[in-house]
Amino acid sequence: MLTVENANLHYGAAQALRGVSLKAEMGKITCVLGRNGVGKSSLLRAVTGQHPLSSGTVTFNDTRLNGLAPYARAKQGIGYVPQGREIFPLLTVKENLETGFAPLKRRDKNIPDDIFSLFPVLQTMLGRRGGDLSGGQQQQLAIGRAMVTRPKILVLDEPTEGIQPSIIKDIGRAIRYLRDSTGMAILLVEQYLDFCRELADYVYIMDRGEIVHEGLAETLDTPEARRHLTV
Ligand SMILES: Nc1ncnc2c1ncn2[C@@H]1O[C@H](COP(=O)(O)OP(=O)(O)OP(=O)(O)O)[C@@H](O)[C@H]1O
Repeated sequence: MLTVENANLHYGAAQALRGVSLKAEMGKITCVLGRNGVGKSSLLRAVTGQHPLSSGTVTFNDTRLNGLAPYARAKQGIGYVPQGREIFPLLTVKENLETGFAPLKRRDKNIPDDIFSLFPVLQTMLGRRGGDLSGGQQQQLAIGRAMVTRPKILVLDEPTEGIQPSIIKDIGRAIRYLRDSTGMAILLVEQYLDFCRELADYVYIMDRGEIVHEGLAETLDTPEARRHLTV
């Protein structure tokens, strides 16, 4: 399980996270909802090691992650699908997937077949450049690339952003499959309430750097959730 405790994060004098605590359990989908600029990406940067915490802790299965570089966290089993996908535009789809080999032992350096069962379009486009794919295809590629690293927890930053509804469905199905088939933990941040409510087991709502509401997805109080998401 991933645990964030009392996390504070600053950009210079500006504070983006204020005493954030949350858990993402194995075999569960945990969703952090919030409007633009409330600190969702900052939270994921703190989890993946892209930005240090000013105070507080990030722990994964009893290993304290504070101070570990992003590649060391990838080796611990943290897979990251960043906002905007960050596909390498001049590398082919196959080469983009192979960048996920970096944290793996030699015997594990292969592309698992289930990536292509989940996202058949990636197989048909293996030789195409990443930059030639549509936004939705790039999102599938970014999830595939993270799956190559054999993560124990998959961390996704707004996977539905700028994606058409049919591909949002495919992505939701893939995330559910990963939870159910591997028992991995999934932590995703989103602005899209309905996607979270359908997909998540547990939901946190963030506002201005703080967790302001939390609960099981099925008991999410929709008017209150919407209030935090629209104010
Ligand atoms: N590199 C940075 N330098 C300074 N301020 C930053 C930086 N990155 C983010 N911020 C500020 O920190 C706050 C939280 O930003 P963050 O990106 O975590 O929010 P978010 O909820 O992920 O929003 P979005 O949906 O727009 O990505 C915002 O006020 C933002 O302007």
